[in-house]
Amino acid sequence: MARPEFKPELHKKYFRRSLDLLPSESAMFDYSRLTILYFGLVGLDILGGLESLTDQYKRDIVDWVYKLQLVPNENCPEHKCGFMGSTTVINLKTDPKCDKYCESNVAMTYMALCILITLGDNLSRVNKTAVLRGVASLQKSDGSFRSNYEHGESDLRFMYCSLAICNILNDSSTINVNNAIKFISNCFNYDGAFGQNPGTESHGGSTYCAIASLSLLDSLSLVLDKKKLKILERWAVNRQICGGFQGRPNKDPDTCYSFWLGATLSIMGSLDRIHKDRNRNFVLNNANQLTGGFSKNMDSIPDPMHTCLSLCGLSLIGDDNLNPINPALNITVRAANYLRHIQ
Ligand SMILES: CC(C)=CCC/C(C)=C/CC/C(C)=C/COP(=O)(O)OP(=O)(O)O
Ligand SMILES: [Zn+2]
Repeated sequence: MARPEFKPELHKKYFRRSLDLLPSESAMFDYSRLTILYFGLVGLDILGGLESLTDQYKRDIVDWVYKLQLVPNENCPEHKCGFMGSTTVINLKTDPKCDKYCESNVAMTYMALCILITLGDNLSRVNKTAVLRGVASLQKSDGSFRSNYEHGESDLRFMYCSLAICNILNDSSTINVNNAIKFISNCFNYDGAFGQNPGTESHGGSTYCAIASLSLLDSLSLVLDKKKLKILERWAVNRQICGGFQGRPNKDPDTCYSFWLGATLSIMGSLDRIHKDRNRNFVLNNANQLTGGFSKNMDSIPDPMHTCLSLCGLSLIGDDNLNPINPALNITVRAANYLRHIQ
């Protein structure tokens, strides 16, 4: 079969469109507008397309992102911290303790920080003390993190976001790192991969969160000895089916797992164990050659998340046209280097 064509300019246009204008069906997802910005800007950065944005356009985005930052006050000092997903969520509900509805969460805060770094902002307007105190207040006694003050749910996704926030802000002193590592270790299953919580099914997404978290803490070898690393590598490599990657056994492949599992293997130094060409073909076959963008599979339409993560996956396996990414932070190497420079 002929190798599908890769059209970087078309994908840049897809992201430019999704940054400026979305179909009306997207209105219901307005509470998480920030995620579209995150995937669009990281995706454009991988494509080398950030230069097409004017300085004023970038400044406007940075100012909008800072508007999503909650300011702590004495009524609710802890949960008024971090970033919300959109300006429109403010008036959705009135919390008796707050003058505004506090819908910040660690995923939005992580993405907000990534957007700011990607656009060259030096994070000087981030209320670091409040953000770090807020993240610490979400850590439970078992070491896990909740997503925000309002919701009880805790799993490895919010562990990863919390640790990435601490890594970006260069301060893990407010959280209990040992307990976090213990929790991650408890999510390791007999089959060689990680579930979202102890005793839950192994999954590519949660496995990425575990490995990226441990990598950010420089603690991979604390949880995974040689034997465990070997079975994890085997589990991850075996998720490649029909060229692409599935999230767990007996499921269909989906382009986003070329990132979740590709990044996991990249962090472990084991990417050479996969069939890169077949993976590249799978991902490229899910590109829309008319509108640009990538979908999760042949039966779906493109979306910003799968487009960004497809490009991340292609970048990891070494596509010459794409800028390299930092697999643990999921921003470009360029942006990660800039971050170390401003820290
Ligand atoms: C930092 C952060 C937010 C990380 C998220 C990591 C994560 C859990 C990724 C997986 C996302 C995904 C495609 C879920 C679908 O589950 P499904 O059960 O519908 O799909 P499946 O059939 O492919 O398993
Ligand atoms: Zn997916």
